[in-house]
Amino acid sequence: MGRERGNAKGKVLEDLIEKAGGCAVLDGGFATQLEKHGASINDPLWSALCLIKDPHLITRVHLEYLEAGADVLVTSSYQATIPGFLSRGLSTEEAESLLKTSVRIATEARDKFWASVKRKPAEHNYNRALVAASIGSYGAYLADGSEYSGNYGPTVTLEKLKDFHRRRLQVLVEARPDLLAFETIPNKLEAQACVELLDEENVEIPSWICFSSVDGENAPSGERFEDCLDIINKSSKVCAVGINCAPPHFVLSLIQRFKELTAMAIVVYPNSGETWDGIAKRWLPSKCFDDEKFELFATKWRDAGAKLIGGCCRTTPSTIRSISKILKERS
Ligand SMILES: C[S+](C)CC[C@H](N)C(=O)O
Ligand SMILES: N[C@@H](CCS)C(=O)O
Ligand SMILES: [Zn+2]
Repeated sequence: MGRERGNAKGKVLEDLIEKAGGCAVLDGGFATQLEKHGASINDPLWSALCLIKDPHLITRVHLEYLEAGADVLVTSSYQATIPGFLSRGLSTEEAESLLKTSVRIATEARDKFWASVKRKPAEHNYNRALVAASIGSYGAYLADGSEYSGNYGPTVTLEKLKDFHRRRLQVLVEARPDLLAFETIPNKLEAQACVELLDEENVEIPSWICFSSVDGENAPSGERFEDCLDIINKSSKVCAVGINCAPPHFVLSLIQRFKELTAMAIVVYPNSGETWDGIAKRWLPSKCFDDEKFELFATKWRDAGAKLIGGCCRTTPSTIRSISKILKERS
């Protein structure tokens, strides 16, 4: 996986990628699948509302993605934040407990699924999945669409972003996930905050940092990926870098660019191609790619050098089944 990482535990990810035949499969849209099962998440907490209201549904979605062939589960903590829970009247203790619950639910689903696979190993071609604790961007918490604009305004400083992320990161680390997944990072300042925080907190769990993109060339803020990746390349704590929740037709050229910019593993999990209206809080019908198209894309992304491939919003277990089938040639 490129140059030796300072973090020896980056090895869990390297091992998984190797076991998966050179390219591991991530899960797909988590909130999307909750909604498919009838969850109502039109709320400032978005999918994290389910941690309060319906944790069993979270288990169900994780199991569906494992069954579809995901080698990595991303937890339900994308929009789970301590201030977000406090503003619902929960105590700090309850908020922190819910964050830990998100890791526990995913880990228990993984363990349950893996135990069932091990009972009939000949019938399956699964790997023991890893659990990646989702850390959504500050923009996700704001719930104003700014994870797709990167525009946090002039009052948001590096220190403020580190303060926002610090306690949640500490709590999630205490819950001992296999990986940390920073998702939909929309600007350079937040990438820097994540990198500095991992160092300051001496985090030993390997991380990936993923950016969104709305023009297919730059971070949503308009800042160049060259500059964003310069910061990430200096980190010994980050094992993989890439793109999530951007349209799939941007991904191939971004993998090619990232290959030139970093020796880290490249991770891509785009959305279906639809666009999020952050004000109306709905997905706008636009260019949307189906599972067959994802199957085609996935081989191209793998051939271009991506090491972790999955789906984000509006993709489903059937998308992941298609990706897994083509990447692992499962029958
Ligand atoms: C990845 S977006 C669709 C998540 C939801 C957004 N942060 C909101 O709360 O509106
Ligand atoms: N892990 C989150 C990312 C949203 S962009 C989800 O799949 O819902
Ligand atoms: Zn998404």
